[in-house]
Amino acid sequence: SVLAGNDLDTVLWSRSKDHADELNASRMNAKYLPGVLLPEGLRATSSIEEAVGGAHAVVFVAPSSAMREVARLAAPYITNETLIIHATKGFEIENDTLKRMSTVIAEELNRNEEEIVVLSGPSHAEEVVSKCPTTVVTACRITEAAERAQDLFISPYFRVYTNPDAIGVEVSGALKNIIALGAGLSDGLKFGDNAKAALLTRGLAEIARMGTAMGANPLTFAGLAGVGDLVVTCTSTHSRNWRAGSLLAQGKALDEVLQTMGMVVEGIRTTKAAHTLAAQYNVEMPITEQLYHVLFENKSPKLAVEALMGRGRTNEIEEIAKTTKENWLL
Ligand SMILES: NC(=O)c1ccc[n+]([C@@H]2O[C@H](COP(=O)([O-])OP(=O)(O)OC[C@H]3O[C@@H](n4cnc5c(N)ncnc54)[C@H](O)[C@@H]3O)[C@@H](O)[C@H]2O)c1
Ligand SMILES: O=P(O)(O)OC[C@H](O)CO
Repeated sequence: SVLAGNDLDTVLWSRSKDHADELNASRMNAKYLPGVLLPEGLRATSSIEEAVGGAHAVVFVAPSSAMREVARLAAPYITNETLIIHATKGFEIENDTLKRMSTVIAEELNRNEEEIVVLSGPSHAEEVVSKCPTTVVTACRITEAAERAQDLFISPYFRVYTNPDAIGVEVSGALKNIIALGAGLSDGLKFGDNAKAALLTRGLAEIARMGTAMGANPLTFAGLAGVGDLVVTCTSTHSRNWRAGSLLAQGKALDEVLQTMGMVVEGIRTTKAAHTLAAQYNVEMPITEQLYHVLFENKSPKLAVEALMGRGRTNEIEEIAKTTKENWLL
């Protein structure tokens, strides 16, 4: 929508021919964005060759679980000159390996991971298609690539910043979904505003700890892809992660919640991924750990909160200082 609105010839790929035909005939995406008329310049196709062949830029935004499959399908039609952007917020979980989306795409396209641009930030699709003012980041180690992506997307209602820290932007986009699940759970259980503010703040602390351990610049977590996306996902009723958390609070089982949602809830797989990453990198992620117990080991949310509140005493400033001293990218 944003690209077509910028008068760029834009093709949307769907694996379903019926869905692509319906989009072209009605100019609406009835299941995912009901009631919204899409820009005239936007075409849909179920042919991946037609969608990406000869394209100046390709934006991958399949759910993380489908990214490798989709990138593999597209690979034969993409050249080394094509600008590759992705906006997916999750990790690949394959047996014991956990990979960021840039790694997965780079492997499938046989490209250098550092050339891939990550587009992220507080950007609920429902508001973007309605042209509500939205701000995002295009992140890439190669400044020229981040700026090429910025040029394509920037518009009067869609402001794009650049950031060289693709790892930080990618990791914060994925991990904030865990905290949003927790915020939905907390709201559903009527734990109150203090609890939610604490979840956001301490959630950001553990996202930053994990991110810097993976090579991110800690300053990224104060930006749009960090605190910006964390705030919107923990507070907006558009958020599928927040909604899934609030349904869990009603006592629904995980499978039932996923069925009710009918859309991707990245935070669930990401909780599993982050639980493993925390052990691999030896990083403390207490909220993620408790959420893991709630989601996958039937721990009651009340006991999980008791465990979080009863942790050993901590000096807040010393702990933040530890995060900022290590692993700077710039
Ligand atoms: N919706 C948002 O507001 C938003 C904003 C920013 C980023 N994201 C991220 O974008 C990614 C996708 O989210 P979404 O909102 O589009 O999810 P969604 O559930 O609304 O839609 C997912 C789409 O992917 C398709 N799909 C699923 N498996 C597929 C496969 N194997 N091959 C091809 N297509 C497949 C589905 O048919 C569906 O059309 C997620 O990582 C999400 O975090 C979403
Ligand atoms: O609906 P969610 O929870 O997947 O969040 C969507 C976007 O990441 C918000 O920026």
